[in-house]
Amino acid sequence: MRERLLAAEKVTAIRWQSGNLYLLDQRCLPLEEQWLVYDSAATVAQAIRDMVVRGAPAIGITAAYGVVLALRARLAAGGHWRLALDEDFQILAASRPTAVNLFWALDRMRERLNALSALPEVELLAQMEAEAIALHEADREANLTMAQFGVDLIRKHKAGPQHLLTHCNTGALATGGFGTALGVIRAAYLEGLVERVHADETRPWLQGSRLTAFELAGEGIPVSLNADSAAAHLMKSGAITWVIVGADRITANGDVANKIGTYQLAVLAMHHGVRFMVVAPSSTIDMQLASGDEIPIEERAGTELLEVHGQRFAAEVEAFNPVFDVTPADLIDAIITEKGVVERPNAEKMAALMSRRRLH
Ligand SMILES: CSC[C@H]1O[C@H](OP(=O)(O)O)[C@H](O)[C@@H]1O
Repeated sequence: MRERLLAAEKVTAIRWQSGNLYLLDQRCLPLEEQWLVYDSAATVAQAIRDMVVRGAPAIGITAAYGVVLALRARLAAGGHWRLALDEDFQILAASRPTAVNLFWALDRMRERLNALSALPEVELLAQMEAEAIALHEADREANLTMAQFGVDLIRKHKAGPQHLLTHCNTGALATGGFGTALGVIRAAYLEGLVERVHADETRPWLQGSRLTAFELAGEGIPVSLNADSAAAHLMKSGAITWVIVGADRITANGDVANKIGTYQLAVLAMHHGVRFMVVAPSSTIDMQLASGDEIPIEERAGTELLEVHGQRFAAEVEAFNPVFDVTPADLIDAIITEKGVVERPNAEKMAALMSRRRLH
């Protein structure tokens, strides 16, 4: 499985080359593939806020590289660089509020910085660059591990080709490579378990129609795009065996914050006897929050609803644009992480999962 996934890899969102950070501008996909280069925490934070790069794990990885860029600039400027670097951490942390991977990555980089603080500056910078690269690689490895767990779970319930539904984009464009939910779907296809993938367009930002369809079509995986509002009709038909989604933050009781529209998919899946799988690395699990009620939900500009490519098409009205919602644990059949699978998640099972050492 691992080798076949590696061989199938075609898309990446983040490149660190010769000390420079390159991001594929996902605002332009699928019509244009444009790479942008970044050299500071402020521009990296703006790229996250503007969704040049998006997707919980990808945001964390990008922020980690943003810390390296900031450290290099602060060391070059000399003086009390640690105080100035604290400002850079804050700028990166303020870029988007919901995906806990951002804060997990910044905490990991800060812990590493503190542990290495006695090193000469050149060595310190080299070690911090290595840490960001290791974080990136660990995310790819986690996705390869989760892909196997997901395939095993799908096959446990039904062998043979089947119809899967997914929401938003959880692929290589949202992670360090291969994807979380889309990584499971890619692997399921390679294992002959996919008749067709049904991708919600995922309004208003259209991660499904612009990114998921782009990734899957690019690999010859059968995919149909559907309006978000067609998901109920699809599940009612009895065709769908699994809804498979990613996550931006999972709390200690197993509640899941994910792209807006995920909660209604979970309710529909429960009603129609469709299984519901969440796939996310353990860097998405926030054990500091007892339940999903505490997760900060990002609201973005109303223009994302009222305009297309800057062209207004709606009437002059207010817009309500929360871009995440929370699915309660009791609507979830399984949460898949690189540490293992939690079926019918609850607080006790999540605590047991998080007590296991990380596989990578
Ligand atoms: C692999 S998790 C991706 C996760 O992030 C997406 O949100 P956004 O595109 O706004 O960053 C969505 O919630 C996905 O499930």
